[in-house]
Amino acid sequence: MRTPLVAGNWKMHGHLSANADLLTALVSCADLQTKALEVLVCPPSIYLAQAHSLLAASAIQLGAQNFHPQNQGAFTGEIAAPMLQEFGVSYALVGHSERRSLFAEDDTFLLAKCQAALSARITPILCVGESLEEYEKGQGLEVVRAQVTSVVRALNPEEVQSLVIAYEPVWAIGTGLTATPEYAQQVHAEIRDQVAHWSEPSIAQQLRILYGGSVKPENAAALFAMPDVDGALVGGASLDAASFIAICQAAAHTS
Ligand SMILES: O=C[C@H](O)COP(=O)(O)O
Repeated sequence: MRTPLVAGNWKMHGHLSANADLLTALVSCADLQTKALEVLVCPPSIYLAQAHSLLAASAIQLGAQNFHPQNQGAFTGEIAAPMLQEFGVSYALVGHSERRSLFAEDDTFLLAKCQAALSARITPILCVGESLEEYEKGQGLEVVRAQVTSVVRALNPEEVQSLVIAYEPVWAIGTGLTATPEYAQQVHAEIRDQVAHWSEPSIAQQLRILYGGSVKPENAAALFAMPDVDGALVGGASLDAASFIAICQAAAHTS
């Protein structure tokens, strides 16, 4: 019912020749050009034009890691959602824990980013997740619930329908630690309940909820087997073509 989505977040990695090698490998893999799966790469902004050109004949989609909520203005160094749209960007990350913690992006700012993306016909991937300290105190569900609520309750049903949510426990990002499939399922089910509560149950049923945090070929299939895990937001493993392809294949086979 929900088409799985696997998104590769390259973070601040890449250079022209390595990007070309990676994208060429992805484009030439037939398993990534299937209707059973959506595949997305999110390179650093300066490489979006390169990726747009290399992905032109492919079903692989292009995502942005960041943008500013205003459409234009005196915001030196920033990029606006309509600019991303001109380069074929169809998804954008919003609220990644690195943006929340390193760049102090709060819930109000993240809601404005979601609204700006939606206005530019770009699907926001709203990232939520608890810190290690919050996890250890048993506050994971409460934190995630609040992060989801702050955005979803302010959007109308059509907007929520165009949203993707990614659950990324901060303690699992880049650490090699992964949430167990059962814990991920518990949080994803809670996210879906929250969306149903603040929006509409039918919209919540259609919403794709991705898991992120040390997803690798070895753990992907078990995560994707969970009923509310609809794909992955992959960091480190998305920089290696063979690993990213294996994760995509696992998503296609377990959907
Ligand atoms: O956006 C991706 C996440 O931060 C996960 O990164 P990771 O797969 O390197 O843990």
